[in-house]
Amino acid sequence: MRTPFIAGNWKMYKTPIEAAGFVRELIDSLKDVNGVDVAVCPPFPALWPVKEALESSNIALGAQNMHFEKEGAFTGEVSPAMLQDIGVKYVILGHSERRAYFGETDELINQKIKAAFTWGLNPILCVGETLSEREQGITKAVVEIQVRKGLLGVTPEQAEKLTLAYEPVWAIGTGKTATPEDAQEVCSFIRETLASLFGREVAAKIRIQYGGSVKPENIKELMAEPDIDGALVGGASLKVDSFTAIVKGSI
Ligand SMILES: O=C(CO)COP(=O)(O)O
Repeated sequence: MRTPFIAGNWKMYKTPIEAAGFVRELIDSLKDVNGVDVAVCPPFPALWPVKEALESSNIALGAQNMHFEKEGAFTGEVSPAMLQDIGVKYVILGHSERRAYFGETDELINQKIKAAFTWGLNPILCVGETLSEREQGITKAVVEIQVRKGLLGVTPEQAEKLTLAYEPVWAIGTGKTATPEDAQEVCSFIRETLASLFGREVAAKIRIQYGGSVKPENIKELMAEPDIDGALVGGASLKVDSFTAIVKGSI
């Protein structure tokens, strides 16, 4: 079956020096934990020192965004080739903060997804509805469009390397978690959508994370749901104790 997958999205927190010190503590705290894939996704300047600190640990390195071109005159951007060169394994794409604050569209996110596969990076595609979309009863329609447009042109072989993260926007950083039943309903719907795109066998292999105020107190009930395979953790991934408790609670 699917191995649980817990990823920490640090957002714009931790300097490179803080980040390296943090992961050294995290490695120690997680050293006896098996049966779960763990990744940390620091900001770009911290990727290299974190990669060095992670060496010979089983914690993987992820990035939070990237451009889709290999290189070029794109001031301020970071390319998939650069991430690959550092040894990044996962890249978060389409996070709701990128969509809301930086104008990322499904079309742009789709270009990034395809570039990630080209460069051997495993994308974590984030989808999720806003509060007003949930209140209008259009959650599934919104999420279906994000999944279908985000994955346009992706092959079933590539899709096996994909992770989906269902992150209801209203649950991010608010302390309000979706109920396990509500999260399961959308995650199961996402898997149906993936099955219609890539076939049932491939869809059954793709991990779907829940994200939005995940904490040590709610990880177990979320993981008990059949279509929730892990978590994309924001705030609670910034402290060794809470992130460790979430990782341990996921297995
Ligand atoms: O956006 C998130 C992870 O990508 C979730 O953030 P919080 O866990 O802080 O709600």
